[in-house]
Order: sequence, then C-alpha cells, then structure tokens
Amino acid sequence: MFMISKEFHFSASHVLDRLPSWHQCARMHGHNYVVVLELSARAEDLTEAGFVRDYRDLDPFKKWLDDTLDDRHLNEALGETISPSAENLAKWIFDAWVEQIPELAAVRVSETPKTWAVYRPD
Ligand SMILES: Nc1nc2c(c(=O)[nH]1)N=C([C@H](O)[C@H](O)COP(=O)(O)OP(=O)(O)OP(=O)(O)O)CN2
Ligand SMILES: [Zn+2]
Repeated sequence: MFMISKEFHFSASHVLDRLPSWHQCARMHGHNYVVVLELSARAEDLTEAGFVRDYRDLDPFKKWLDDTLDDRHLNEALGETISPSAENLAKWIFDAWVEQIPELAAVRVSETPKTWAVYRPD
C-alpha cells in the first residue's frame, strides 16, 4: 500500500457555541487552518508514472478551499447544524471530496501548531 499526502492552508473564524459559555472557544475566534489530504493506493494500482495520483490533480481542491472556506465564518460555511470543530470539519471535507478523489483515505485538520484531528472512515 502506498500513501501520499498534500497540505493546504486557509484562515477562518468560528464559534464553538455548543461549549459552555465559560470556555474560551465559545467566543468568536480564528485559526490559520492546515488541511492535509491523504490518498492511498495498492502497488498494482499505481499509474504508469508511478503515482497514487498526480498532486496536480488536487489543484481543484485548493481552489474549492479558497472559495468555500478561506476568510469565511465556518459556522455559516458548514451550516448551523454542524458544530465547526476540527473533527467535524475533517469529515465534512472528506465527504465533500471522496467522490471526486476516490483514493482519498483520510483528511487531517489542524487549528493550532499543537493540535490535529483526523477523519479516516472505518
Ligand atoms: N477535540 C477538540 N477540542 C477542541 C477543539 C476541536 O476542534 N476539537 N477546538 C478548540 C478551539 O477551537 C481551539 O482549537 C483551541 O484549542 P486549544 O488547544 O485550546 O488552543 P490554545 O492555543 O488556546 O491552546 P494552548 O494550550 O493554550 O496553547 C478547543 N478544543
Ligand atoms: Zn477554534
């Protein structure tokens, strides 16, 4: 099995309004988010060029991230029914892209240099 990944960046605000009011993250604040797409393929499924998938094929994802999430308020971008935690954001991105990128195996989301959430379906 081969695994490749590519990193993307965007900045956004959010409010974790399901948290108790004393929690600092219940206030509006922002992050410089890092998103990593992980793609996997079996050895026999590598392309002629030896790729799981050409990194260049991920250019539309970068444009979508810029258009959909960059400089946005995540509570609005994801919809009010989804709490915009890093966990939910990772799954939301995975669900939005797995049809277009069938090799997608996991989405990683970082809000701060010390934290990561990963969505990897069973
Ligand atoms: N499991 C999760 N916990 C928290 C999330 C999350 O998405 N998933 N999000 C937040 C806040 O949005 C934000 O990320 C704050 O995180 P925190 O680690 O508390 O950030 P700090 O920089 O303030 O942490 P320090 O320890 O002071 O460096 C909270 N929890
Ligand atoms: Zn936050």
